Amino acid sequence: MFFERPNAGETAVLVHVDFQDEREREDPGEFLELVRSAGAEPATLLNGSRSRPDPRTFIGSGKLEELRELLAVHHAELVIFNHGLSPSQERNLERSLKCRVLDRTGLILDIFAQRARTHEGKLQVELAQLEYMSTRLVRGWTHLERQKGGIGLRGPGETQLETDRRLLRARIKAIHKRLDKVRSQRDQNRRARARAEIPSVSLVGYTNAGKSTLFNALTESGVYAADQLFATLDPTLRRLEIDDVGPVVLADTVGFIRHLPHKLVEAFRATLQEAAEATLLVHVIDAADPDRELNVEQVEAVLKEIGADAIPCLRVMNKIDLLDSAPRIERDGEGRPEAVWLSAQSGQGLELLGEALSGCLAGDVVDAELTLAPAQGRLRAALHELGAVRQERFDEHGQTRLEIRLPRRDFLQLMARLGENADDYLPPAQREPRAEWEL
Ligand SMILES: Nc1nc2c(ncn2[C@@H]2O[C@H](COP(=O)(O)OP(=O)(O)OP(=O)(O)O)[C@@H](O)[C@H]2O)c(=O)[nH]1
Ligand SMILES: [Mg+2]
Repeated sequence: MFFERPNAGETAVLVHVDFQDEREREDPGEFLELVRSAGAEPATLLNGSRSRPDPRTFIGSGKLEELRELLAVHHAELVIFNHGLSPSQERNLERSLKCRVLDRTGLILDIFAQRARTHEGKLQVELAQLEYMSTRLVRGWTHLERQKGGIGLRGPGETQLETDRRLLRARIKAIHKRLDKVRSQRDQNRRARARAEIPSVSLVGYTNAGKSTLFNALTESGVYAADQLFATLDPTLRRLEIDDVGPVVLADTVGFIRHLPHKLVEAFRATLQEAAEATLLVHVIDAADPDRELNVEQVEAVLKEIGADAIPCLRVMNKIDLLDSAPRIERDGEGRPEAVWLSAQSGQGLELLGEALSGCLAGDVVDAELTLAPAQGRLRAALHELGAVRQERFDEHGQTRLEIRLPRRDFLQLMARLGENADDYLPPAQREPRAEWEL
């Protein structure tokens, strides 16, 4: 609503400063991608280099003059910085240049706003935008004042600034309330899925790695039957059937990016909650990106931040069509799939991913036929109680044959409780030593 976006095709002059400090450094190539994603038309890039930002205008006075000239030459009305600006730097720049100035946070917020598809995502972005704006809402030429409707907005005896502040606070409060409602609904859905013991798989990864392409390929390909069950819940959640595993819920998530402003990480924590509570993470990596290792580190840092670093993770090395490498699965010493090389776009290796997923998930679930003697009524009853029995037959020797499926952890707990040895009941394939996280 209040927030100003670059209009589609709006001509912008870009400013990028190289800092000596490694931690401050941003990538100009990625900056261009971000600007294009926002829909602005980059006219030219002004490069600078400083040891630290100028406290008043971020860049020095010489660069500021250069910037002024570039704006005139290119008839641009927008300046975008590849860095975070303080509200006062942004204001000083706007006053001095007489044009709009957007910083890196504002730019990323804008892209998020364009991308948000779900009701919750949209609310989150709007909240982050409003909070970002409220730090910039000071007397002077603010974004909000330039957009004010005027008539009808001004209360008696209030300055425009007070009116703006009041509107902003009311809006923020309203969004919080709506978000609480959406979230409790989603928590309920997640709990229902957990009760139904449906494993959940979250696609995570650096922005542009190909998560959504993979998501679509998986949910549309003939191998996996997309189900509409959760379609109303959130368009980025789908049910898939995976061989030997059964139904799983697949989630697409928001892409990660370097120097994601902390406020934004905060805003998206709830969306990423889906990833934080997944049974398995699929980390999608653009294998053809020269910065691939850096991006992987970034994603792992965010996963740690949201408390998802202990969840088992399968890597997808995507875009092998650009590398001319063959699809394959990489496994660890115990034969557990670690990485799958594929192309989400061409479909090469997609079936290997299906295999790897069932390798990762099937281990999590005990899927077996047990043969029980009549004396083992307690075990039989307990399995029924857990809802683990899929089929039951009696053979001619008076034995019961039970087809069961349940999480391995539950099975092991049950067997321990009854003083039974789980391996006595399981087929050899399901007996192999389990990784620590499963026990
Ligand atoms: N060559 C090639 N391009 C791919 C492949 N997979 C995805 N892409 C392209 O990579 C770009 C990004 O793909 P997306 O699926 O939108 O990536 P994403 O990870 O969902 O990105 P965000 O939602 O921004 O985080 C698109 O232009 C895709 O067409 C692939 O296997 N090969
Ligand atoms: Mg995506």
